[in-house]
Amino acid sequence: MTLDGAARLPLGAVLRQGQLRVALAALLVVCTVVTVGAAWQLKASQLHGLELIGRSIAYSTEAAVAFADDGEATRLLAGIGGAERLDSARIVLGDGHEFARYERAPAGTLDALQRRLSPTVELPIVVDGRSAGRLVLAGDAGFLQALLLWAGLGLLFGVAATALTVAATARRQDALVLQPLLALSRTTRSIRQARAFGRRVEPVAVAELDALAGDFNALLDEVQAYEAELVARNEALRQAYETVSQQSRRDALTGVANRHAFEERLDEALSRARREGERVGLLFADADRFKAINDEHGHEAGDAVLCALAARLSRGVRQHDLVARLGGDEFVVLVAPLRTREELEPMARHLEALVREPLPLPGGRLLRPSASLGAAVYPDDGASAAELLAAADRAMYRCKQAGRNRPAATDTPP
Ligand SMILES: Nc1nc2c(ncn2[C@@H]2O[C@H](COP(=O)(O)OP(=O)(O)OP(=O)(O)O)[C@@H](O)[C@H]2O)c(=O)[nH]1
Repeated sequence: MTLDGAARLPLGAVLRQGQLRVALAALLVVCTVVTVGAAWQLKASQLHGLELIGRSIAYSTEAAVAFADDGEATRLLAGIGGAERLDSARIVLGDGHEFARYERAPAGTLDALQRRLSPTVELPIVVDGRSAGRLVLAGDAGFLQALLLWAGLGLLFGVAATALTVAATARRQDALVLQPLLALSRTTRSIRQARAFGRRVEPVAVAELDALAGDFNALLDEVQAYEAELVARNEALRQAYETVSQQSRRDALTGVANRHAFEERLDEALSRARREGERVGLLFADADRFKAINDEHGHEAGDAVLCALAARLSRGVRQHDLVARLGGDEFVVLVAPLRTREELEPMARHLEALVREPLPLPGGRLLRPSASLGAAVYPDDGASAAELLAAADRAMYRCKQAGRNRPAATDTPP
């Protein structure tokens, strides 16, 4: 059976129709059996009564037959037939001649029809010990009319009682079966739409439906637990991603931004500067004679100097500027936005001064680190990130050549 596209039947209607059919079929069977049985029983007792009446008539008309007095015979038939409400009574002689007859006039079409069903008996009329003819009686079938009337009334009352019973049963089924099923359906739909896996179905009175509700709630428990686990896993993954993402943008030794993060921010700053007509400043700082620090004080001391440089540079810039380590002892400071290129020089001097502050080394010795700084400004010294970086690098290199630890220089004089 395929149900694709077919209209779905409401459960309440299906149950009610089923009950109505069963109840009406049972009612029809009961009515038919009772009516047929009663008719058969009534007919049997009427036949018995007819026989008794027949004997009485045969006895009463024996003399009239013996004396061939058909008038007296007819009078007797009419008297007894009328009193006993017979349909007809006839005396037929041995040669087939109808000797006397009584017939009740039919009281309408129904009565005429009923006569076809009237029970009949035949009794011999004996005169002087010899059969002189036969008495044929037809009883009144009016009982059938009464019987059918009662059967009809019984059927009518039966149908009314069935309808009331079915309605009452339907109400009970509605409360016990249909409403819990509808509630289950409503809850399922609302859970699906709102993804509210915390909702639960109420317990119900019918055992099987209650078991279904229990299983459904248990399933929701599992879905809820699974969802919570997924949320927790997602959060852990998000945090891990966040950490990895942060780490991938940080320099592992000094904690400032790495080259990758710096290049991203520089591109963003240049795009914005192109759009808004702003300037971007870049300071390139390279530690002076750092190799000697490593050689004299060890690699660990060199690392400490690099960390101190990163921290001092970070301390010396504005909140929205960016300090990054490009690698080795090379650092850059992205100054964006920059209102005038003149702003760069005091910033560079301030940074140089910070860098030169004495730095205690492990072992108690004091170091005075220094760095050579070169500055470049967009758009004056370069139109792209690479050009700007190269210009700042060149400026830093000139500073180194000028004897290191000298004031910052730019490609183009301010
Ligand atoms: N301790 C330490 N040293 C590093 C690290 N990365 C690079 N270096 C060293 O830093 C030194 C960089 O030296 P250079 O910049 O070439 O030269 P310099 O001695 O600073 O001389 P100038 O720059 O000309 O003043 C090299 O000896 C590298 O081995 C690091 O992460 N830690």
